Amino acid sequence: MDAITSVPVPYNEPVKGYAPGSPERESLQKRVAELESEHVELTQTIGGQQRMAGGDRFDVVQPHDHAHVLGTAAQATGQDVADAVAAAKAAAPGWAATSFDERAAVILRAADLLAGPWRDTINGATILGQSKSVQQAEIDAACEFIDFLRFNVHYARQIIAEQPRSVPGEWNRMDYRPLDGFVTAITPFNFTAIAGNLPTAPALMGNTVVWKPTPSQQFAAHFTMRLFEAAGLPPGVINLVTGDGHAVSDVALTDPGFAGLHFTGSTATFKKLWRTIGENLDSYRSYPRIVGETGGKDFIVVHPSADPAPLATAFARGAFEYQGQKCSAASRAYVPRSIWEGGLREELADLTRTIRFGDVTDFSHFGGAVIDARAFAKHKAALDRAKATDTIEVLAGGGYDDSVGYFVEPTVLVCSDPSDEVFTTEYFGPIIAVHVYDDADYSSILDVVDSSSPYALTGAVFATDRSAIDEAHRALRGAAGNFYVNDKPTGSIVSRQPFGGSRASGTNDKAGSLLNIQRWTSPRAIKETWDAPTGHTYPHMG
Ligand SMILES: NC(=O)c1ccc[n+]([C@@H]2O[C@H](COP(=O)([O-])OP(=O)(O)OC[C@H]3O[C@@H](n4cnc5c(N)ncnc54)[C@H](O)[C@@H]3O)[C@@H](O)[C@H]2O)c1
Ligand SMILES: N[C@@H](CCC=O)C(=O)O
Repeated sequence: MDAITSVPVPYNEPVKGYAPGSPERESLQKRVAELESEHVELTQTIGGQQRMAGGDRFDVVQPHDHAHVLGTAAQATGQDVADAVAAAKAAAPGWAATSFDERAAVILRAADLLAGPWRDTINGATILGQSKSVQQAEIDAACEFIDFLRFNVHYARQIIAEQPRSVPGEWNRMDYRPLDGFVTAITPFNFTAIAGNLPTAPALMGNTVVWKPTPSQQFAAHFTMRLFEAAGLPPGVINLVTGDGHAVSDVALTDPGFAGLHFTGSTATFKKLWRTIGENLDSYRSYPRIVGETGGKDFIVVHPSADPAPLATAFARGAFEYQGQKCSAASRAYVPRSIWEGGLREELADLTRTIRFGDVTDFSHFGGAVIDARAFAKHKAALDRAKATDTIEVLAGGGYDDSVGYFVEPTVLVCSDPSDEVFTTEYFGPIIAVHVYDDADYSSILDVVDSSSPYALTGAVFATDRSAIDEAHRALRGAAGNFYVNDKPTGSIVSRQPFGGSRASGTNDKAGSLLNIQRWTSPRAIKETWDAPTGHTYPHMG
């Protein structure tokens, strides 16, 4: 049982600028060069012991320079995963018995180490391994990751402080236990912060974890595990296994002690994992908690009353930051003819053509490459299709080149058919599709926005007319779990815009909020009676 103590008041980590001549820029560039020069054995960490997985080895490369190998990992075998599950089970009693304050101290120390001596390493590994610009790495691998750690402790303390009423003769308490078994965390390539948050949120609540990062994020995940160890995480609390995850599905998700899945990734993968869990329901000791955040096809709707000045920037940043590889990226836009033909078309085309993707170790680039050959091939096919489709104009971009890195140009498509796949399919790259509508058709275009995509993750409306904004709130209430007014639909900040969507975008358990943390506890209500009755009759019996 936990004493109710205070925890440090959380705050959002300030974003560093890395401007030319700044000390943070010099320090990070030095660390990036060091990381580039190493070849790292990307081990698993099981029961506190590092070891290479037993399956086929694979290289982890720089997406913007795919001949440059950063490290080598291997596919986890069934035995690797079984050992990780065993280590999680072995560590579970001790970790569950550890006081909340002691668990929180590890998480808070990780946050401060990341804010300080580990910032350049985690940022640098993210820049190199995931092809993030320094700005995108800083807001993710440093700031959002630190925020997740600090605010999760704050939210967990709020949950534990929520105690039932007691009345004379009885004392009522709530014991916030961990789940009855281990949690499996399976994480995506695009955010180092998410990869760090999905295993630590359940661990904070006393659970032990089997963590499976995606192969293409293994470089930063490797150093993230070292950060957790430096913060004092005991062996076996988080067990990292490497590879494509199939052994995790076969072994961890079918184990009777499996108690929860903390997932972020594509909708297709999440559905596959959910089916596996459903097929094994009879073998589990408890009903597993399933928390998953998945795909998006995020929109910007512009009303004729919108101020045109911020639009091109919102479109470009929303669509092309991190090469569009954000689940929140603006990938479809609906613009009234008066604004489109009033200057936005040319402004957006000109701005897009100035955006340079390249080697992100050169900090002058806006962005880098898409994550791997599979992503490159998907975008090549989408762009080739667009160029061959009569209802689509390639207004800017449309090029691609994988000779050095997996580079896809920032691209603006204009399409007259709002039901085309460019408005419904998640490509997950630097492509935004624009549909121009007649000014009088705002109400009907809102219906198109709501109904034409299976996703409901993020969306934005730009307008100055309050009635138009109000109409968008009502018509699009189910179309986005994170809704923005007069701003781009990306860039949620922990504690300010808790993040998550519904429909095909996930279970909407709002990562980085109290709502997510409470998924990782199984409360036990305790009533202690001071003077129990000694007779069994009641007044009605006479
Ligand atoms: N909603 C959100 O908060 C959010 C955040 C980030 C990314 N995403 C989504 O994630 C996707 C991009 O990430 P990605 O390409 O890494 O997704 P992905 O689905 O390809 O992979 C996600 C994770 O699942 C693992 N995996 C894949 N198949 C598996 C299997 N059969 N068994 C076990 N594990 C398996 C992968 O190795 C990876 O670790 C996009 O759809 C994006 O929208 C959503
Ligand atoms: N929370 C991030 C997106 C995370 C998914 O890729 C944002 O709001 O831009």
